[in-house]
Amino acid sequence: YSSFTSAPTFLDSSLLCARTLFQPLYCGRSNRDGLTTNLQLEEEHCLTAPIVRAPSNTTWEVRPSIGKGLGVFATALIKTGTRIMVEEPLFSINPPEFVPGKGYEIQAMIDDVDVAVAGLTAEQRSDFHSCHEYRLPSEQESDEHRNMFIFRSNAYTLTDGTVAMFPQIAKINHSCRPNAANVWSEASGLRIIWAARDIQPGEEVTVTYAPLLKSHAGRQSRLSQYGFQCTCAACVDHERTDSERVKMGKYLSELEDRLTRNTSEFANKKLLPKALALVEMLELEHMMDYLPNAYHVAAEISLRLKDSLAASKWSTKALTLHGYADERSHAVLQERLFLDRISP
Ligand SMILES: C[S@@+](CC[C@H](N)C(=O)[O-])C[C@H]1O[C@@H](n2cnc3c(N)ncnc32)[C@H](O)[C@@H]1O
Repeated sequence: YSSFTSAPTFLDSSLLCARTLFQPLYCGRSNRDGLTTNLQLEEEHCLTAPIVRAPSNTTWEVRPSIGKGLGVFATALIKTGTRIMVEEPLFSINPPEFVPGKGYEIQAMIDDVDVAVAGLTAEQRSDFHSCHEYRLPSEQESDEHRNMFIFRSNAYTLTDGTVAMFPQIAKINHSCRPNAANVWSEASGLRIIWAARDIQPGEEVTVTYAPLLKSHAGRQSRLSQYGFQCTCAACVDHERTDSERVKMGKYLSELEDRLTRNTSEFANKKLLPKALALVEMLELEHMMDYLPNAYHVAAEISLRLKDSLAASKWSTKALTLHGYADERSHAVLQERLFLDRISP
């Protein structure tokens, strides 16, 4: 294991961490969480859903961000729900097995990344080399593994376990109170960044690199592998925000866990206020990486309580957020199937 195996993973869209109940199932793939799906609807949906496109007019630019290297800034008002960037992987690799407490056996990855970079066009290679390269203090002198250092500082783990580079999206800095959501759509083979709230002209666009429903200390330890400590408003105010974040995380995992089993009416009546409180807390923070799941949880509990009107309202909200990312995604399809179940 090389010295940087202890700096473990890759940029980690919190969406993937959040999505435990509502595992994405995508068109053309097998049903991985055992739910019954309507294959005919799935196929029809694939044929009719619009293809996700990159925004035609560019509403952002890359420029220096004080204390953070480069960053992405809005050049015009970007309204909530607008797709800001849509990018396909420049390349991806299959990482070796992750060994808990140690990390990845890095030598195999170094070779794979070097081979992948060598296979790029000159323009693509220059895009790759334009990305930030963080090195641990012990790695300062080594120039041999430059491609791997860049890869480690920018790549994302995808839902199939491969790790991929998105050089444009890699210019977006982190915030623990991000204004943009970050979604990988397996259905479209695209990573999509969309505005979680209105972003003003001149404002920096941010996503999260770490799960957000953790305490400040938990988030910082995750971020240290990228060589920085976050100083966003949520971090500065962490004594106040920590308890909320931890509470949201606890509620979400408890609710998702309960909904994997049958629940009595009595239990559902106790779960509903928690689900509504969770939705309210997430909405206040514009936490779009988690809100679709929370909406879906509220819909599921409402349905179990036979309140189909409320179930439909929450499910429609989840559908809207999933649709902002990608109309073709399996998340959209799943939510449509849920709505169909309520009102066939
Ligand atoms: C994926 S890159 C983001 C773009 C990068 N700033 C650049 O110049 O290309 C990740 C690196 O950006 C910097 N970074 C990202 N978010 C930051 C933040 N909130 N505060 C300070 N540095 C940050 C860190 O150096 C981190 O290793």
